[in-house]
Formats: sequence, structure tokens, C-alpha cells
Amino acid sequence: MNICVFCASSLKIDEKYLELATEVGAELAQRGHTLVSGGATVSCMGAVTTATRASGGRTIGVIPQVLVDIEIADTDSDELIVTTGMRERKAIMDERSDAFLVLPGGIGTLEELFEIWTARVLGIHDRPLVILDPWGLYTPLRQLVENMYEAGFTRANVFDAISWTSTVEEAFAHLEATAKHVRPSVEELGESTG
Ligand SMILES: C/C(=C\CNc1ncnc2c1ncn2[C@@H]1O[C@H](COP(=O)(O)O)[C@@H](O)[C@H]1O)CO
Repeated sequence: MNICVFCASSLKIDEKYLELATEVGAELAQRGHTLVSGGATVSCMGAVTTATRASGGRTIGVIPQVLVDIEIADTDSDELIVTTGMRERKAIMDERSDAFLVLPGGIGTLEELFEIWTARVLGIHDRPLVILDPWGLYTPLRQLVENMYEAGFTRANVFDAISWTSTVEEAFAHLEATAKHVRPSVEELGESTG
């Protein structure tokens, strides 16, 4: 699968979040998946891409020109797509992904999570959306959405559209068990075209 990982760009976070992103990148590659990321070298975004390639995995980075200009683009990416802006970037990350994994992050990560979550609740797509939150950063968010549900602001399927996990193993097991369409690998494509 092409798995999109949304995660932090901040340089101020605890080392444990970078270690988690590294573990996720390695696991993603070892399970034979391709990483779709925001194409930046900073923080967890950089950690997940570096670890994916270090474990033999393929990476697709999608980054707006403005971030290329400040020289944080992941130029080692197997495929680096430069977009005119953030909206186009998110649209391409969406198009290129079979499943979505959200790690601890800030408001940029939340924006990405909510776009995919909302679309799934509305039935616009049925791809897996998994949160990996070992330290409970998103527990208040979950509570907030529960409050919204109880007050009638969200649809009943809001929690069917997302899975909360706390270990890397659990997160990947869930992504793989619930994915409905899987892309042929680069090797399989090569074989079929001779
Ligand atoms: C120069 C530094 C960071 C540059 N900022 C970003 N670089 C790349 N991608 C970013 C940046 N800020 C937001 N994004 C996007 O949102 C997600 C992460 O945002 P968050 O607020 O850190 O959760 C990320 O997936 C990007 O798509 C160093 O300070």
C-alpha cells in the first residue's frame, strides 16, 4: 500500500516522538509499503522518511514550493512532487494514498487529520484512517468529538471512520486489515510491462 503518514514539523518536541516516527518508518518499509509524506526533512516528517528509506522502503514526498525555497525539501525522496501551495499538496497526498496514519503532531497535523476524517464520515472515501497515540496527546480531542456526538453535532459513524491505536504493531495491523484496495508494487508493475 501507499501509506500517508501525517506527523509533526516542530523542532521543539521530545525525542520520544522522533523515535516513534523512526519506528513507524522502519516498520512501514519492512512490511513492504510505500511512504507518502509531506516531503520535508524536519522533525518527525524527516525521521519517518529517513527511517523508511534506511529500511529499504520507497518514499513519495509532496511539498509546496515555499518549503522547497527554505531548503527543507526531502531531495533524497524516490519521488518528490513540488506543488504551488498547501491545498494542492494535500490533494495530491490524498490521491496517492491507500491509507492514512496520524502520529502526534500540531495544528498542521490536525488539519490533515480532519480533512481525511470528515471525508470518510461523509462517505467520500473508505480508506483506513488510524491514529497512533502512545502517550495520549489526542485524548482530549477524542473526548471533544464524543461531546460533539452526544450533543448531536456529529454523525453516528464518526468513530467508525477512525481507529485509535497505541502501538506501532497495532496501527499497522489495523491499516492492513481494513484496506480495501492495494496497489501493485514497483516490482510487480515492472514484471507486468516486461
Ligand atoms: C522550518 C521548519 C518547519 C517548516 N514547517 C513545515 N514544514 C513542512 N510541513 C509543514 C510545516 N508546517 C506545517 N506543515 C504541514 O503540516 C503538518 C505538520 O504540521 P504540525 O503543525 O507540525 O503538526 C505536516 O504534515 C505538513 O504537511 C522548522 O521549524
